[in-house]
Amino acid sequence: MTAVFVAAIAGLAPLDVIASLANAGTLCAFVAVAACVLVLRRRDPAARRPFRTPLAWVVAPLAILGCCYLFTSLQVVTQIAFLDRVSGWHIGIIGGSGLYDVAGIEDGRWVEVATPWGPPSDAIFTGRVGAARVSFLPRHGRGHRISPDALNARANIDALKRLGVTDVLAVSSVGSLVEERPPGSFTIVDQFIDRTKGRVSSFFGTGCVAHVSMADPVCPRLSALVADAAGEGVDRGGTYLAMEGPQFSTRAESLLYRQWGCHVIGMTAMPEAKLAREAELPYALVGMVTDYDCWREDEAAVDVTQVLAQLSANAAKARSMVLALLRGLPAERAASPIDTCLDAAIITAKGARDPALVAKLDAVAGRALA
Ligand SMILES: CSC[C@H]1O[C@H](OP(=O)(O)O)[C@H](O)[C@@H]1O
Ligand SMILES: Nc1ncnc2[nH]cnc12
Repeated sequence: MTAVFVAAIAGLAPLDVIASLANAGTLCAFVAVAACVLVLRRRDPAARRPFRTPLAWVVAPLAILGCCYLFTSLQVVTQIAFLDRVSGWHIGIIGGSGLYDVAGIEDGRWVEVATPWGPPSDAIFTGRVGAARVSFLPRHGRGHRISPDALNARANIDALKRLGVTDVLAVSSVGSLVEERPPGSFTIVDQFIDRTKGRVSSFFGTGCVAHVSMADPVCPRLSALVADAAGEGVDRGGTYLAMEGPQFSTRAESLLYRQWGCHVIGMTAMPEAKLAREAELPYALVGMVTDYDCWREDEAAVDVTQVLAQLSANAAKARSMVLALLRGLPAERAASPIDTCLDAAIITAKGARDPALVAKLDAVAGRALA
């Protein structure tokens, strides 16, 4: 039984993951052995001892301390994977303008995660709510340091995946393009039109080409769960126009997006949603409406003061929504088709792949490239 279990892990998991988990396991085994030496000295002082252990009361505690120290020097990602009691859910939350922290996370701590794509926007606050693990990343960094056009979305998604996140809930401030979605309302986005320019929008490229489907760009399961958690004032479904920014739109653009049938507008969900799909992460987006952009005749156009005035009310509602979502998750996470979407997307033959790019893809596509 053990052999079958170990063979299955060895055959399916990436080598570096196995190596680091083996390190963690070995250190724990050493701690157990050292503790047992002391327990046996107490319980059975007369036992026959074919191996000599000089100065056991010094050596064993030192061994325990040394192994604990070595454990803390393993990558945080490894420690979390090893110690986790899992329900299967690990929700990554990307907090947009106004949402720089979330409430109610137990055993939380900020961890720095390095990625092959550069640094993410900030450290990630990781902890748990009940049986679910949760990791929170402020999209623009704490203090809102990073402009939407300069976000390193690849690093942000990679870092969440590297930490073991299974599903991503993104929260964004948006302008409304329709009368019926006033400031204060939330839209559970289900479609996008991408008008961003020149942003790096794929983990893949020459040396390892992949074409994931974006026909249905959000995860219906997570979107439904978050819509239920949000309560009143929620519109289920809506098209998000992703603009380049950082300037707001012209009136002509705003009117054009209305004609295109868009419901809300923002500057950050693309390429984030595309990258989440490439990393096989089910993604849902809640747009918190702060303003009516600039399409309404005889009304002042959106500005940051107006957005900020609405933000704190929206953020309080978003915090309750996130907590309700985490507390209401089904006990076990059933597999999603998005978990394995790269199986039908990678086109470059094994022998033709660029090893350097494949190495960079270890976290986001390690499963599919193994
Ligand atoms: C502060 S208004 C413009 C700013 O707010 C939105 O950010 P996020 O999507 O991260 O909430 C919008 O996309 C712009 O970046
Ligand atoms: N009107 C707007 N346009 C783009 N991004 C926004 N974020 C909040 N309001 C916005």
